[in-house]
Amino acid sequence: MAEQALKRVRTRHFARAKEQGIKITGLTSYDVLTAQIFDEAGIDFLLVGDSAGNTVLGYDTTLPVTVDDLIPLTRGVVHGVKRALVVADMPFGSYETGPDEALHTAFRFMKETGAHAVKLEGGVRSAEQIRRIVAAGIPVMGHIGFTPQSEHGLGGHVIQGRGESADALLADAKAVEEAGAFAVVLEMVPAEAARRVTEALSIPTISVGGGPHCDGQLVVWTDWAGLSSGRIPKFVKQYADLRSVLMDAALAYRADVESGAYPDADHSYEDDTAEQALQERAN
Ligand SMILES: Nc1nc(=O)c2c([nH]1)NC[C@@H]1CN(c3ccc(C(=O)N[C@@H](CCC(=O)O)C(=O)O)cc3)CN21
Ligand SMILES: CC(C)C(=O)C(=O)O
Ligand SMILES: [Mg+2]
Repeated sequence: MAEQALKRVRTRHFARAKEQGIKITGLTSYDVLTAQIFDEAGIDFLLVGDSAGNTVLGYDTTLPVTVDDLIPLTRGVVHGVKRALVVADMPFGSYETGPDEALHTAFRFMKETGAHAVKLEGGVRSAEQIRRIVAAGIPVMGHIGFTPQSEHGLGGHVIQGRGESADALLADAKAVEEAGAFAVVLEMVPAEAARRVTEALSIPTISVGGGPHCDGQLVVWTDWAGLSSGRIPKFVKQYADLRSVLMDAALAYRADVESGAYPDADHSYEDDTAEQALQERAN
């Protein structure tokens, strides 16, 4: 939405952006330092994704991630933002049994982290959960198409909404909108199916591998910054090469320590009482 002057991004600004044809930008974040940078850059929302399972905790999937894992990470992100809207991702096993469980989990994120909204996976199957959370005054972001928490049920990282299943995707999108969500993520769906959903909904669609016709875009920041190891999804465009930046720094540091070049006098303390007096006055 790019209005850096906005004091704080609110869910109403998502609706306004769609009406005005202004794109919405999002990145994941899992800590205060990246949250500060992305917020200062004017990114509209930060998702504390259960992708932390992959990017922070080293798991192969998001399935083992718990609410207790994500709460301290979400708190860190909330502390880093002044403007961006922070969305807490509800992990696998924290909302599926029904609206009561879903609301309980949403309350935990809102009370214990200061997040501004929650996200959960599923369209028709999660509509009652979304409805209950929204009724309690908590904004919900939906997530349909490829839903990583159902990776085993879906048979891998499979593109959703191809061919005849485009109708099911649209039904999921309508269910999420009707339940009161303020936006919906479309993950790994063909661009034309995403266009159809985007035109059919009044709430903004957020692409994660959903092509160019959505109302906004989201990406896992460690993939986007070239920090992730191993394969990254085809839909990710890499904007930096942090892995090689940090590798070069670690190699140079190691060489300096091993050779004795670091630490040197400039990075050491002297037993100097005059300098100490100056420092105490400064403190
Ligand atoms: N680091 C990271 N990036 C993500 O985008 C991400 C996560 N973690 N964790 C949660 C989910 C899982 N997602 C994924 C994971 C892998 C593919 C992937 O490998 N896609 C392949 C095609 C499918 C395949 O052959 O497995 C691709 O080339 O796009 C896609 C989405 C998206 N999310
Ligand atoms: C990939 C996005 C949509 C997500 O759910 C996450 O980062 O956990
Ligand atoms: Mg997620």
